[in-house]
Amino acid sequence: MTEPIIRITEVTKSFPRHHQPPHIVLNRVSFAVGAGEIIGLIGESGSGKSTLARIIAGLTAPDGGAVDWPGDRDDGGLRAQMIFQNPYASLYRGMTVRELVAEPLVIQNKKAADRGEAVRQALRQVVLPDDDGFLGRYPQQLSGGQRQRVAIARALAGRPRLLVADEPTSMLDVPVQKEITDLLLALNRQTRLSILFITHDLALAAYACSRLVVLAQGKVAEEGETAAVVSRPRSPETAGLLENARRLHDGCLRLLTDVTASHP
Ligand SMILES: Nc1ncnc2c1ncn2[C@@H]1O[C@H](COP(=O)(O)OP(=O)(O)OP(=O)(O)O)[C@@H](O)[C@H]1O
Repeated sequence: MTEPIIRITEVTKSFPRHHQPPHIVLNRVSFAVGAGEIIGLIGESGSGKSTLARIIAGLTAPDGGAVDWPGDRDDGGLRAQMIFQNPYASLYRGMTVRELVAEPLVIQNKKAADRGEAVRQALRQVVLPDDDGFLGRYPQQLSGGQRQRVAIARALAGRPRLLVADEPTSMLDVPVQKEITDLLLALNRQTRLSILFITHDLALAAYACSRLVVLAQGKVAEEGETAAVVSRPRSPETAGLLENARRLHDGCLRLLTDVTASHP
């Protein structure tokens, strides 16, 4: 791993329950993300992935442990920006593409004059048109893939150190899933954007990520290079995710074999 840009140490989170002890959703979770790395956070539904994503993005406070950003730089960029599973819900219908992508710039008090070019640049980065016609469109006038690209452009406009992508493709049609995953890969390769790629789909994570962290019942069950995790799972939860992935994707075995070969 390269120099870490974020270090998560012993993070714990519980939620209160009626007439029951609190539900421990994250139990002393630790791992780091290296600069320029695309790392997969995988786990079954309910394993705590989204809660951890929200803690990293500063949307939820942990009960214990620490989230550190070593080498924080004071360049006005944000630490983390998030994209969500559902681009239909995450983009407010009453705002145009221009307004949506400019949101982080408004939060950062960027002058209106500077926002225009930054918005256009972010749209070009996600391979969307940057003309006035497109900038004036509303989310409901876009396809699912275009909406997720707008959500990514909005995240990029905040110049984050880490992009937290929480199941970014699971609501999209299969060809669009690959398009969006490939876009994230291209951004990672071209700009060294660090990405935490969250999914329940081990095959997709293995396709995109060089390293994987497996979360099970709020704990790190396994962490390692993708090839090692995929070819020699060390936890029953990883073996279960592998089995699900094989069922989920026809020909997945081939994809996983390819992945093993491509991440020696
Ligand atoms: N605000 C909350 N209040 C109470 N319980 C919560 C809250 N947020 C999450 N939980 C519970 O925490 C557990 C983990 O949820 P979380 O969304 O983090 O898991 P996940 O791995 O992302 O699952 P999924 O893929 O289904 O979103 C679940 O049992 C969920 O019901």
